[in-house]
Amino acid sequence: MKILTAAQTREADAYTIQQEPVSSLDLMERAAAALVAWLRQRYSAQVPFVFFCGPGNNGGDGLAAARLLFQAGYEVQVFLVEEAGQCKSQDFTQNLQRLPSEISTHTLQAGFGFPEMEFGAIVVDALFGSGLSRPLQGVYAQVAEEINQAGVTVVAVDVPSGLFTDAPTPEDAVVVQATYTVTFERPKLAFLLPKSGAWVGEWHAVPIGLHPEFLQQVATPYQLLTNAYVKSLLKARQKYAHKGTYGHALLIGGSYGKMGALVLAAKAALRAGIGLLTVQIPQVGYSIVQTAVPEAMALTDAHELHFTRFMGQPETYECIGIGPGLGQAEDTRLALENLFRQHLPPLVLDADALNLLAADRTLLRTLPQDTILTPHLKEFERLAGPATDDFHRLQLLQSFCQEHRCYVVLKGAHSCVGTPTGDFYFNTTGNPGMATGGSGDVLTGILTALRAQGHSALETCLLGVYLHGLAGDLAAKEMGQASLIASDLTTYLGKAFLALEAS
Ligand SMILES: NC(=O)C1=CN([C@@H]2O[C@H](COP(=O)(O)OP(=O)(O)OC[C@H]3O[C@@H](n4cnc5c(N)ncnc54)[C@H](OP(=O)(O)O)[C@@H]3O)[C@@H](O)[C@H]2O)[C@@H](O)CC1
Ligand SMILES: Nc1ncnc2c1ncn2[C@@H]1O[C@H](COP(=O)(O)OP(=O)(O)O)[C@@H](O)[C@H]1O
Ligand SMILES: [K+]
Repeated sequence: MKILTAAQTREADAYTIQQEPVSSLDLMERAAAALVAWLRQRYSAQVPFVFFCGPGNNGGDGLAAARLLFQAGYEVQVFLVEEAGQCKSQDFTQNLQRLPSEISTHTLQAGFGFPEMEFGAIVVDALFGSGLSRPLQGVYAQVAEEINQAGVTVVAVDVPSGLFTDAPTPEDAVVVQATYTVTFERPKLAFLLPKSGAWVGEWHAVPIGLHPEFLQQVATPYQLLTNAYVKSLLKARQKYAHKGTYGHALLIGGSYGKMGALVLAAKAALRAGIGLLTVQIPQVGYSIVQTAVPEAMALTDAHELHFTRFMGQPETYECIGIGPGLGQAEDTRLALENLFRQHLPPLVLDADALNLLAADRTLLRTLPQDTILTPHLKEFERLAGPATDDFHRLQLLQSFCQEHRCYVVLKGAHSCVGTPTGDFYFNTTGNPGMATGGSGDVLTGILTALRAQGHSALETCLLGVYLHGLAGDLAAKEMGQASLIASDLTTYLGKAFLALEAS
C-alpha cells in the first residue's frame, strides 16, 4: 500500500473531487463520517467530547464530526481556535454554519483561559492536519500545550496538530501528543518513524473513498506492508515434497558466552520451514547446539571460542546466515574476508557480522550483490554514518542500498526494508514486547530459512519481517508484552503462518 505525501494527498483529493465527481464539502463529510464511525465504535454516548478546531479543512473535519456525533446523541462541546484575522477555509465556514445551535461553541484567541474539562472527556484535536506549513505558534501552540498538560485521552484528526508529515518536525516545536490518531485513507510517513511516530499514539487509517485510479498511478518509493500482499508471497507445501525441496541453510555464529543467539536463530530457521539446517559453531558450542537443536547438523570451527574459518562447501547451501553471537575477533573478520572471496549462495548478515563490516570499509565493498543486512539503528549508524534525523536516515538507507546493491532491514517498531531500487517497505506487525534480547536473532533465522527456500531477497525481507512481527503480536496477546521473550517468537511462528494463511 502506497504512502502519500501531503502534496499527493491534496492531488488525490482534487482528482477524486473531479473524477468521481464529489464536492469538496461532501468529501469532507465522508471523512468526518469515517471518524465518527470510529469514535462511536470505541466510545458510548455517555462519554463527553471536546473538539478543538483550527481554521483549515482539518478544523472543518472537526466541525462536521462534532455535528454528526451530536446528532447521534453524544454530548459535544466545540472550541474554535483562531489567531485574529486568520483566513478560514471555505469548507470550514460551511461546516460552522451547519453546526446545530444546541452545541456549546466558544472561540479561543490569544490570552484565553483554557476551559475546564469534564471528567472522562475525550479531546478531539482538529487544529491542523496535513496542511501545516510552519510550527505552531501563539494561540495554537498554547492550546496544544494545554491539551498535552490536561492528562486526557486525545484523538487527533488525520495528524496530531503541529506534526509535519513529510519532513522532520523541529526539535523545539509544540505538537499535540495524541493517544489515538484517526488518519484518512493512508498513514503518513512521519507516523512510521521513531521520533515523530511517538506523537501519533496508536494510529488507525480509515478509508474515505479517494479515487482508486489515482492511488494506482501515483508514484512513491514508500510502501506499507499489508496482510493481503504478504499473504500472496506465501508458498504452499507440495504433497510430494521432501526435505531437499525446502533448501539447505547454514547459520554461522555463536561464540563463548553467546551461543544462545545462534540457538535462537537456528530454532527460528527450522520453524520457518527450512528443509535442512546446518550450523557452524566454535568447539565450545558443539554439545550446546546438538542438545538444544537436535534437528540441526553441526560443523565445528577449528577454534574453541569463535568463528575463524568456514568449514563447509558453499555450494551445499541455498543461503548462509551469519552473525548471531558471532563476536568481533580479528580472526573472525579475516574469516569473513576469506568467505566473501568465494562464490557464495545468498547471504543474510546480522549483528557482529555487520559490526565487522562497518569497521572495515574494504570488506564492505566486497559485499556480494543482493545480500540481506538486518541492522538495528545503532548498527546502521555504524554502517552508514550518523543521521541528523529520521528522514535523513531514510536517505542514508536509500543510498546505502543502492551503493552496495543490497537489501537492508532497518529494525525498529516499523522495521523498514530498503532495496537497491531505492524503495522503502514499512512493516505493520510487531509490538514493544519484542524489544528484548534475542528478537533480532530470531529474525535472522527466519530470513535465512525463507531465502534458502527460494524466495527472492525482497520477498524474504517482506515475508520475514511480517511473520516475525505477527508471531510477536500473537505471543503478546496470550502472555502480555512485558513477559514476551525471544524464544516465544519462535514458538508462535507456526501460529503466525496459520494466521496469515487464514486471513
Ligand atoms: N484527502 C484527505 O485526506 C482529506 C483531508 N481532509 C482534511 O483536510 C486537512 C488538510 O486541510 P488543509 O489543507 O486545509 O490544512 P489544515 O491542516 O487544516 O490547515 C491549513 C490551514 O492552516 C494554515 N496554517 C498552516 N500551518 C499553520 C500554523 N502553524 N499556524 C497557523 N496557520 C497555519 C494554512 O494557511 P497558510 O497560513 O499556510 O497559508 C491553511 O489555511 C487534512 O488534514 C484532513 O483533516 C478532509 O477534509 C477531506 C479529505
Ligand atoms: N517497539 C517495537 N515494536 C515492534 N518491534 C520491535 C520493537 N522493538 C524491537 N522490535 C523488533 O525486535 C527485533 C529486535 O532486534 P535487535 O535489536 O537486533 O535485537 P537483538 O540484538 O537482541 O536480537 C527487531 O526485529 C525489531 O523490529
Ligand atoms: K489534527
